[in-house]
Amino acid sequence: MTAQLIDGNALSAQVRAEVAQRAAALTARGHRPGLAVILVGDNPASAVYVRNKVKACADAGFHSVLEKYDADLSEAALLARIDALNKDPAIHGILVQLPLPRHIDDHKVIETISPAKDVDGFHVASAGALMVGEVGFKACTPYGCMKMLESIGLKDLRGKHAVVIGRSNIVGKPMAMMLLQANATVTVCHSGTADLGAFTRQADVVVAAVGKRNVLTADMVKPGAVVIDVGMNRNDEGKLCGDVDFAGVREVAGWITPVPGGVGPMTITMLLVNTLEAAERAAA
Ligand SMILES: NC(=O)C1=CN([C@@H]2O[C@H](COP(=O)(O)OP(=O)(O)OC[C@H]3O[C@@H](n4cnc5c(N)ncnc54)[C@H](OP(=O)(O)O)[C@@H]3O)[C@@H](O)[C@H]2O)C=CC1
Ligand SMILES: Nc1nc(=O)c2c([nH]1)NC[C@@H]1CN(c3ccc(C(=O)N[C@@H](CCC(=O)O)C(=O)O)cc3)C=[N+]21
Repeated sequence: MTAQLIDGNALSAQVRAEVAQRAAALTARGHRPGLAVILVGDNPASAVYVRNKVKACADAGFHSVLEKYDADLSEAALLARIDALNKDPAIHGILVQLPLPRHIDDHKVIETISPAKDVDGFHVASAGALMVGEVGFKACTPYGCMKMLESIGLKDLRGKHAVVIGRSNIVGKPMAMMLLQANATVTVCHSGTADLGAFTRQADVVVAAVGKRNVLTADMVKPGAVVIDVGMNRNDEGKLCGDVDFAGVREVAGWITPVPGGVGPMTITMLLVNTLEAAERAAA
């Protein structure tokens, strides 16, 4: 059996077309959605992602501003910029690209963003809202993974066992909460898990969010399972690859997301969805 692909580019195109329509309607009423992206330093990967985000905004008809700063920008100066953007009525979403230079405390930066403009969903208020089932911005990467599951008919995961590999605040933990909210039985694995395969082999849905190649191999997957690959790594030839041994796992899984063309584009799509919602709320 060869797994079917969950195509993140195709699903993104569909969702982004709807976003563009809603954005046009808001713009016609004088409330064009606006996103501010802040990039500090010269991490080359960050520069690529940030450019993709700004381009996606333009394609959807959003207003967007990209603010680039040298790596030696002071924490105080960054917090002051965020404060100004919090008050700027043309800006509905604020994204500070991570990682930040070491002398800047990411926690402080994220908590300075107004929860109403926290389109990354990283603020403690957004994380708390997800935890207790209240309205708030959902972290874009796990939100995109949930959309991908929905696209193959798995909106409700009642009776399914989902295994998340990774427990970061920006991917693993919110992923587990969203799966739980969708009624899955959820197991979270991490670097302290003794026998990862023993868990993943029981999973109907596996989400790999580790940042290491070949964390999930064919022998660790139940036949027919859904495999979502969040990882972004480079192989020996410098090519982008995920955490999953794609060639092996696709022969066992029922569904699989590719890298590139899977979760990455969906992350940007959900950033647009969140920014549009922020603008719609501000206009209401
Ligand atoms: N496609 C996209 O849009 C995005 C992709 N990414 C990618 O996803 C990956 C994960 O990102 P992020 O969550 O930020 O990364 P972190 O490094 O913050 O977290 C990695 C997690 O993996 C766990 N881990 C490490 N080694 C193992 C192992 N051998 N077995 C099981 N678990 C392990 C860690 O455990 P512990 O907690 O014990 O240290 C940790 O919880 C990266 O490749 C990143 O580039 C991230 C964001 C968006
Ligand atoms: N504040 C903040 N918010 C983030 O959402 C955030 C962040 N910081 N820091 C880094 C991670 C990573 N991330 C990606 C987004 C899109 C792709 C993406 O579009 N990937 C394409 C390929 C891109 C390429 O060719 O390199 C794909 O998978 O097809 C990848 C990774 C968002 N992140």
